[in-house]
Amino acid sequence: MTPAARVQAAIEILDGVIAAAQAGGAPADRLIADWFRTRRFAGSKDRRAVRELAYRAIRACGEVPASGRAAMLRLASDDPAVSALFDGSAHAPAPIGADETPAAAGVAPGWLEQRLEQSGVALTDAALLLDRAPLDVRLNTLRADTAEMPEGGTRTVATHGWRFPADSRIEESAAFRAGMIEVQDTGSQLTCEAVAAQPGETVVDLCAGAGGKTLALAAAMANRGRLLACDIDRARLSRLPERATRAGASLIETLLLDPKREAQALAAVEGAADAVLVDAPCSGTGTWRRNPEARWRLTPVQLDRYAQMQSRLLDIAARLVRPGGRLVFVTCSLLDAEGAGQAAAFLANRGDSWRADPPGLPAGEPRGHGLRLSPWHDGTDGFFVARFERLC
Ligand SMILES: C[S@@+](CC[C@H](N)C(=O)[O-])C[C@H]1O[C@@H](n2cnc3c(N)ncnc32)[C@H](O)[C@@H]1O
Repeated sequence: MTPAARVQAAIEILDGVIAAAQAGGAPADRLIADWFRTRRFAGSKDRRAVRELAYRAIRACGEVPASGRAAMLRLASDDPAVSALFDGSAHAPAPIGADETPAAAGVAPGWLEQRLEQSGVALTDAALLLDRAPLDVRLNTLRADTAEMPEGGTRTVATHGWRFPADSRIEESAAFRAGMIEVQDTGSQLTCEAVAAQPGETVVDLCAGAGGKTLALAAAMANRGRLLACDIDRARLSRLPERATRAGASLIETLLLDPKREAQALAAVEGAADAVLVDAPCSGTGTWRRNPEARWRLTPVQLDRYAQMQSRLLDIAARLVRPGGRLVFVTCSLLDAEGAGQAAAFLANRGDSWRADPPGLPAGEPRGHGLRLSPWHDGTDGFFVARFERLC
């Protein structure tokens, strides 16, 4: 493909990304893979270049663009080399018309920028949410105390964390193949450390998904005790046993929950858990480095729904914790509605029976009763984490 044809290909892909973002369709990565599946003429260099152009355009636009071309025009107005490729040659985008308007620049749609600012996030900082994330891994102590780390890594502040450049091919390394390392963002590793899970304890991971955090908890527990991984999503949870086997995590029990009937399924651990992790569903504003088009998907109504879900999950989790035990609430969000606001409401609703128990992590900034991790302060994805102790 010529460089100009690559720009046109990225424009077509962006049309699909915009439509999917508005209709709750597939993520950008899938749409890009699908586009190339039916265009066998494109080589690996073409794929890389088109993907890079599409993502650069997504990152450049704050509001949802009117079209893929408008999104690419935004990139072109910031980058003369891209602008020059609107040359009208075969398979290239048509020359830029004098009356054409590029999509608006910015960090996110206006309403969301406002919510970020109201949550104490300066937009100059929030712009770092649109950088590319490095590749972080966690040394899996269930498989090895040390591993032959691939070249180019440096230690992070997480106890078993290493960081590699974004394009590192970690999956091809011997350490990865042997299950000695797990890909996991440093922020995510730190939220697991906030649980302070100990060997022999009973720990519930209420929103385990495919088990990214469950595996870190299993390692902290050295495979001793009880670790219950729950979720309502059968497909996600069903990926956990295979991952656990690879990681040598033998203590994990999975429990598929019926939405709205979670408490019944968890009755056996009511008041018995030493620790419960609630890694709640959220807007994902802290993970835009990985899914920049997610900021075009979110609506105020969805944000309210997430907040309601989080509050409900906190209620369910609180019943499981034994007196003296701990509850850790995590979201990958930078919005107070899904962080400090939830933590404040949790404590306000419970009188003197719970207290905030700051997790004392080696990173993060205090935010209300919890901590905020962010790309600008910690070089991690954005997270809110709060720990509560049940007093009676
Ligand atoms: C942020 S994700 C969890 C990610 C996972 N902990 C990890 O580290 O990979 C939130 C999860 O909460 C689950 N979830 C949503 N509602 C739930 C409910 N009522 N009970 C339990 N899990 C729920 C979702 O299916 C989703 O997998």
